[in-house]
Amino acid sequence: MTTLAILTAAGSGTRLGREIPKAFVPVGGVPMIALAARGLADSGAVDAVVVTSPPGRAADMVAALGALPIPVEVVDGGSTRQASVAAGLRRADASTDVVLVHDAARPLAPPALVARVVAAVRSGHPAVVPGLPVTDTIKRVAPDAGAPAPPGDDTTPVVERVVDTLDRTVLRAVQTPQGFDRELLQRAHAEGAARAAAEHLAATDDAGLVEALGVPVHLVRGDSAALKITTPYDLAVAELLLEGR
Ligand SMILES: Nc1ccn([C@@H]2O[C@H](COP(=O)(O)OP(=O)(O)OP(=O)(O)O)[C@@H](O)[C@H]2O)c(=O)n1
Ligand SMILES: C[C@](O)(CO)[C@H](O)COP(=O)(O)O
Repeated sequence: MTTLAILTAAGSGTRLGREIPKAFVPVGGVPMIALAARGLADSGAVDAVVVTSPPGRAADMVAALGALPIPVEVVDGGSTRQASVAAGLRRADASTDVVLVHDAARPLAPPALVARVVAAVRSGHPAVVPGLPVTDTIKRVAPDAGAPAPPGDDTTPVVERVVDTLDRTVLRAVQTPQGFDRELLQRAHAEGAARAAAEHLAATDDAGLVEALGVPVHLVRGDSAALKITTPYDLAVAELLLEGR
């Protein structure tokens, strides 16, 4: 039985603000997608990768990926991250028992983290996420608050009413790769797709779809190097991390 990794790379990277899709943006001179795929391959725990690409950009994605020691397939992604994962999941067959879902936006996720998640699934946990303790105080704002100003926009006078302070000792910042029993993830996506269509609300991570089934999700120690490159600041941090390797 094999481990298939779905590498989500079909996003546009709006918050990063580049002219090209985020997966093609270089970090330390290497396309983000290539770094992410290498981290999966170097773990020794992944047998094949399916990359979700911006529609129509498969050739560019193959070129950006470069040569890898494990089989890689590129498929068109969807309009949401959830839809993209579903597209990748359709490539998983009965020979796959474990599926990882990993963001190309987390290109520096260490191979040891990938192996840790796979090992936890193979030890009997059907759904596993990596997470880190929260170091900021987290507050909930009033639901009627407007969307926060975009990063770098200091002109919009955004004042949101705080409702309460969450106990951060029981909070975790969850990352990827997330690991799952294949059949469980397929069931979670099948049921989640109907809900997303009805509520126009896609899940922000795959573990959320599994939680909606009432199936326990387990957390393993994450890694700060698995930061998600969302904004230009994150990209600058990632460049520095890569220099320090
Ligand atoms: N329709 C989508 C949207 C996102 N992703 C992928 O999901 C990961 C996490 O999404 P995010 O960091 O939000 O990427 P973008 O959606 O590209 O960023 P933005 O929201 O700023 O546009 C990324 O690797 C992205 O390529 C995807 O495969 N398909
Ligand atoms: C899946 C994820 O990386 C877990 O933290 C995160 O939810 C992705 O969020 P994004 O807004 O799609 O980048």
